[in-house]
Amino acid sequence: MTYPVNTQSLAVEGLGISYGKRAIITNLSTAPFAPGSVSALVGPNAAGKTTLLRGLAGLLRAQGAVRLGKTELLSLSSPEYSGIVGYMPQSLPQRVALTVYEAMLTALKTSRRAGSATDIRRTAMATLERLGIADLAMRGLDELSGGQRQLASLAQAIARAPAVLLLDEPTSALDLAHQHRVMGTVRQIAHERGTICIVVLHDIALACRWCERVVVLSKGAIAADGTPEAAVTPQMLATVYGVDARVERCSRGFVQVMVDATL
Ligand SMILES: Nc1ncnc2c1ncn2[C@@H]1O[C@H](COP(=O)(O)OP(=O)(O)OP(=O)(O)O)[C@@H](O)[C@H]1O
Repeated sequence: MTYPVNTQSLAVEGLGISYGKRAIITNLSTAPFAPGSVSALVGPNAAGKTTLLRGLAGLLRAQGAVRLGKTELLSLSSPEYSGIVGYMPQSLPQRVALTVYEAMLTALKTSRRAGSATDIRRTAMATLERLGIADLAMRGLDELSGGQRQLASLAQAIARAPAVLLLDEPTSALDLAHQHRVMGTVRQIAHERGTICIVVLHDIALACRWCERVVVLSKGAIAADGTPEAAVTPQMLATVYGVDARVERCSRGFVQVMVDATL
């Protein structure tokens, strides 16, 4: 199965999201997210990361504009929206009576790029292989460990090949090797398909290792946004996270954070 390559940027302008009368995100605008890029969305607990991601995924009512190229996403119907924007939630359903392979077929059949039955089967297995979980194909989703379920859910999101892929803490249940394998795979997919990937992460070192852009959200507003070097600074870590930390580069040039104390 070949994938059309996305060449359009994602623009977010004047975004507002509330739960009832409680505004969580107010008038939020960002620099455009480029096709083929991986951006980390980081920030303290309750900063509004999941709310922002769900708003961008069309799952919460939002004011403002979210545009992919010239397409205004917020005015699309939900099947149209989910064909363009893929979303992997932070918490996954516990009781699903499907095997991993059946869940992959279901995800692919409802995707815009479904293709023939042979294509769907091939894509399902190729995606599971890519994430190193082909051996789980015939296992029930409700029999998997937390980390295995997270990988199976990620496989479904990736297989649908959306133009925009929004991942809410996709590595939170994974061991060290799987965290890096997943982030490496997300980056490869972004480069191959032109996918715009936005990934909520709590691990700032992981964000700086794999993402070209780090967007820091604090109290529903953007506190920093740029390359890892530009966004992750001792000053940002003090004001946003309340920690006294050093930011240094390792011998390979990646940003490392060492926390000396909480403030
Ligand atoms: N369904 C909801 N109804 C009302 N308030 C909500 C709802 N979901 C989240 N909130 C509130 O919105 C704020 C932002 O929550 P959100 O889940 O977006 O934060 P987050 O940055 O993803 O946090 P975490 O890192 O802890 O997952 C919090 O104050 C939370 O209590």
